[in-house]
Amino acid sequence: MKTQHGTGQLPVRLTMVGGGSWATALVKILSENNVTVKWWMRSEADADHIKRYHHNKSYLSDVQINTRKVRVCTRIRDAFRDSEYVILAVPAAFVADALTGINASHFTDKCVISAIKGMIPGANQLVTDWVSDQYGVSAERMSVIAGPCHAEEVALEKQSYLTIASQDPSCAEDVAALLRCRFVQTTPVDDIYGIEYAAVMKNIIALACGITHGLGYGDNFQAVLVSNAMQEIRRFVDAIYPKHRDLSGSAYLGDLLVTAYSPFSRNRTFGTLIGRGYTIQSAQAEMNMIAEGYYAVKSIYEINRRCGVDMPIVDAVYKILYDRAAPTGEMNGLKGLLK
Ligand SMILES: NC(=O)C1=CN([C@@H]2O[C@H](COP(=O)(O)OP(=O)(O)OC[C@H]3O[C@@H](n4cnc5c(N)ncnc54)[C@H](O)[C@@H]3O)[C@@H](O)[C@H]2O)C=CC1
Ligand SMILES: O=C(CO)COP(=O)(O)O
Repeated sequence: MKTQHGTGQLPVRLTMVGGGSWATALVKILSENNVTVKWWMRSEADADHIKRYHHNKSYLSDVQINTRKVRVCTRIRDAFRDSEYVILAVPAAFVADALTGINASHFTDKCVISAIKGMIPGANQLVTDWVSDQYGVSAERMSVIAGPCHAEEVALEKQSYLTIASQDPSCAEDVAALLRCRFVQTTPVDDIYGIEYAAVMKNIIALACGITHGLGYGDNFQAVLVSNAMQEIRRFVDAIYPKHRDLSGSAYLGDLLVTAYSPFSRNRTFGTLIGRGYTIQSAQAEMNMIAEGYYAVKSIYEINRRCGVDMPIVDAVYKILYDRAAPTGEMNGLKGLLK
């Protein structure tokens, strides 16, 4: 892959797709480096506000946006024009909607970076597989951003770590260089599919942690739940994409831990509301943010009908969210299966 990054010449030109928390945090990180960003968001009101007041009023509103380097727009084709990189940072359920009007030709010669930790609903595909099918982007131009990193902590410039995965080592290194800054360390790796699936799975586990928390289970139970979840993730990822990998790395275990224990976690918060007795609609209405695990659990459950991996935690979350099973009963059932 050939890019201008790191040559010390022109700034890298990048398109950011998404106006939520993670997109805002990534724009902040990129602004630390020699990158110009065309930032697409669907909300005209949010875009106008950023142009006038230099911050995103709906997400991470304390983050100052450097509008000399960052141009906000609401027309996706404008955002795609002339850029070398595209970062996808909307929840997976909205990617197709966000890319309305974009076709394969708009992706020509661009590197695509998925910052999404979710599955495309219905297609039940990883985002990189879906982008490759829909727009013909080849594997060596595709990467993912992973690792335990909450947007809220990026906003506060708390020391964070990202893992950049691509099948092409030079692509992973280029993207890692784009995102490395004062408060973010980045590591390039090659296990793109294992990392993508693990990131999807950890959101489902965070839902389970939240549900048990909402039901009144304590830290002792949660520690056992998370340890068993790690084994469940290992079984699934090894079945679907066998490869030698160390799941104790921060892109796997680290991401599971941050989402299972952090008060910033969207998925844990959503699960907690469900455990406390909220309906799905009322839990969604309570949060201004999207819990990817809600969509992902359906995809993973359906994929696993083919794979047949033993995944009692995924099954329990699926039954609670999609079969209207009572959280108390499902977690009681799970209690006997954990070790
Ligand atoms: N927030 C975080 O700390 C991190 C998030 N991620 C991932 O980044 C992705 C984006 O998540 P967040 O920025 O947290 O989302 P968010 O919940 O902060 O923002 C929601 C985003 O979805 C868009 N949206 C909502 N409803 C929509 C609709 N009906 N149609 C089209 N767009 C709609 C909003 O405009 C906004 O861009 C997810 O896959 C998440 O897993 C990954 C790492 C960290
Ligand atoms: O993936 C994330 C942080 O690494 C964000 O997801 P949660 O907000 O659900 O934890």
